[in-house]
Amino acid sequence: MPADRISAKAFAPAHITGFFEVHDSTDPLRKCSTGCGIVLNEGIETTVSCGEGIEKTTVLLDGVEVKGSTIRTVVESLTDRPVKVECKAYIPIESGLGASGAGALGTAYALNCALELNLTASKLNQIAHVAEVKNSSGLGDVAAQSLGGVVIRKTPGAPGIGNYDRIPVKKQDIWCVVLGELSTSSVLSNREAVESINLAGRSAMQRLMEKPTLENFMLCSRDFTVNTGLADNTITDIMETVESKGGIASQAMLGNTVFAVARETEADEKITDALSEYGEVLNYKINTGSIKII
Ligand SMILES: Nc1ncnc2c1ncn2[C@@H]1O[C@H](COP(=O)(O)OP(=O)(O)O)[C@@H](O)[C@H]1O
Ligand SMILES: CC(C)(COP(=O)(O)O)[C@@H](O)C(=O)O
Repeated sequence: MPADRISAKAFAPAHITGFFEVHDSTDPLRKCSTGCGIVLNEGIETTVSCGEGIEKTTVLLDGVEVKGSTIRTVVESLTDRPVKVECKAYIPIESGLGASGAGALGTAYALNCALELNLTASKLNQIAHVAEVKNSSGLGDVAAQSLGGVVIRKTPGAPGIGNYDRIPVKKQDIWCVVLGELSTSSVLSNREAVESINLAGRSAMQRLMEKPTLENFMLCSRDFTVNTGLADNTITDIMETVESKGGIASQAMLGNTVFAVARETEADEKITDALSEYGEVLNYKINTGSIKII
C-alpha cells in the first residue's frame, strides 16, 4: 500500500425484516418503516481507502466494480475526497438480508475511522439511514442493524428518532434459502404493493405486541407475507413443508428468500433436509451484537 494511503475496515450485520409498514415523509430522517426483524451473525465487511492513487470514488462488491448508489451517497455525506470502497459479502445480495444497509453502515463507520471524523454512532447510523431512503434501498434495516438482536421498530423515525425495542431470545439457528433476486426499490415504488404492505404490517405489529416472542414474530411474519400477496406458490409450499417438519418459515422482506426457525426441539435436521430440496441452505445465528471496526 502507498505510504500516504489511509484505510479502515468495518463489519455490519445482515438483517431480515419479517413484516413492516412504510411511513412516508419528505424528511429522510422521518421516512422509514416500523416492523420487526432479526439481525444475523453474518454480514458485509467494508474497507475504505483514500489517498495516493485514488482519483475517483469507486465501489467494488466482491472485487467487481458496481454502481453502489447507496454507498456513494454515504461517501458524499461524509467527505469531498475520492474513496475506494470495497465490500466483501458473506450474505446474498438483493435477497432481503439488508446487504445495502450493511454496506452503507460499514462505509460510514470505516470512513469515520479512516478520516478521523469523530462522529458519534447515532450520526453515522442516521447518515446510513438517509442514504438508504434516498436510494430506495431500505427503510428500516439500518435502525435494526445498528442495535442487533430481534428488533421491534415500534414508532417511526431514523435511528435516534424512532422508538425501538427487542425481543429477548436464546441462541437460535436461522436457516435461509434464496430462490432468486428481488429489487427492494421495485416493490417500494409500487403504490398498490405498499398499500397492502401497510395494512398487513399494522395488524402484524398489533398482534406481535400482544405476545412479543420469536415464535409469534415468525407467525406474524408468515401471515404478513400471505396477506400482502408477496408470497408466491413456491414460498407458500416451503412455508407449509417447514411447518409439517416442526418449524416456522416466512419470506425475508424484501427478497425472494425463505427464512425458517425450529419450533420443536430436535426438528433441525428435518427442517434443513426439507429446505435443501429448494436450494442451498444457509445457516445463520441471531446476532445480539452490531457494527464492528476491524
Ligand atoms: N454491500 C453492497 N455493496 C454494493 N452494492 C450493493 C450492496 N448491497 C446491495 N447493493 C446493490 O444495491 C442495490 C439495492 O439492493 P437491495 O435490493 O436493497 O438489496 P438488499 O435486499 O440485499 O439490501 C442492488 O443493485 C444491489 O446490487
Ligand atoms: C423491507 C425493507 C424496506 C427492505 O429490506 P431489504 O430488501 O433487505 O433492503 C427494510 O429496509 C425495512 O424497512 O424493513
